[in-house]
Amino acid sequence: MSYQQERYIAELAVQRATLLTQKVFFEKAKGTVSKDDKSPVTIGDFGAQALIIQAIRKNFPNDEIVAEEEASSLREDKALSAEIWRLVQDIKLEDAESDKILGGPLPSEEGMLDIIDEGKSSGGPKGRIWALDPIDGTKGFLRGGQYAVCLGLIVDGDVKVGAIGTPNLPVDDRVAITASTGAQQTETASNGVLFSAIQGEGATSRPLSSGVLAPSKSISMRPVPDIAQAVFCEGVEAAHSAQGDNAAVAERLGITAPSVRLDSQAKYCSIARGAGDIYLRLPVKKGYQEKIWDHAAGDLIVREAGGQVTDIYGQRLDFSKGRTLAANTGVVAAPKAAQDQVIDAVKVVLKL
Ligand SMILES: Nc1ncnc2c1ncn2[C@@H]1O[C@H](COP(=O)(O)OS(=O)(=O)O)[C@@H](OP(=O)(O)O)[C@H]1O
Ligand SMILES: [Mg+2]
Repeated sequence: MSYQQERYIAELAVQRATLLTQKVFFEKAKGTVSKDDKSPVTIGDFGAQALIIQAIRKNFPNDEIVAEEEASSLREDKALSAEIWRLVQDIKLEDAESDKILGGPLPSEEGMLDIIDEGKSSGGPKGRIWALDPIDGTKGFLRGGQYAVCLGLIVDGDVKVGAIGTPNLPVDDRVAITASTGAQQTETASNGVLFSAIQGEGATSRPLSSGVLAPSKSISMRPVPDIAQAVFCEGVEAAHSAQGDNAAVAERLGITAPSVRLDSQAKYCSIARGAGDIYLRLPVKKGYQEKIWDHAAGDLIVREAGGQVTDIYGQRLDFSKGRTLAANTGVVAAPKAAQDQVIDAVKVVLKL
């Protein structure tokens, strides 16, 4: 079956959610609170999750959703809940027809909290499951850097559709990006890209807009005839991936250029469009399990752009196990032809 309709809704829903996240991005106060695991969450995360789940519920009412946030803290913090409700009500696509397709305005503040809580599926090997990260790279979002709004559709454990909005990536594929790219941005039209892919049908990008979807073009990874010339990306936060091990792998491959550090799945998107070649995310904390919403959409977009995405042993990421991947998975992504070479270096460095 073709997933054209799912991709269309995913792209439109992500596009609308980025209108909200960018509004928060340019505000000084982002309504930041700390979650139980000490990671930050903002009014942008909650608002974007509400808008995207509403769109999925309207169009695919029987599907399950695995999403990062839940509303329990908002039910206790009435002021925060009211602030998100105020924010969400103002967000709509300029094209009224497109906005209607996504379900139009949310019903009420209480209804918004219930919608946020519809992302509690436990995931698993069977059925249609949407994996949603309303703001991936929340720390980058707060720092004024890169972040991504990410949505993937997993069917029977396989990622079929992926859509990622990166409001702070340059529209032009050739513009060099750095971790601070977002910080230097003003609200201009030169930034904001929407990436998407359907399994077996390739990957595309288009500028983010505030109305209907802009025309798309197909994207692909660049060939790497000499791996020593490759550019590798990694996370900004040292607590999220082992930057020392990443550097040791690059050194073994003969790469001398410094890494490009970016928050979020913007890393997957960057290499998929050829603005970088390799993404290394070697595990830092023993036992840490990556969340499926942090990888589903990016995994498909890179593979459809001609890349390979695996764990540190060279095995494809397994999205059929629930809300997380296996422990100590890490991520290694590279052009297909170079992947074995990168994995060999990873195995030597990590003594696997
Ligand atoms: N210890 C550890 N190991 C691996 N991954 C972790 C860890 N802690 C958190 N996270 C998740 O990392 C998500 C952000 O990843 P990034 O690639 O943006 O990291 S980085 O900030 O650029 O380094 C981030 O996603 P968001 O919460 O959506 O921002 C976390 O889910
Ligand atoms: Mg998040």
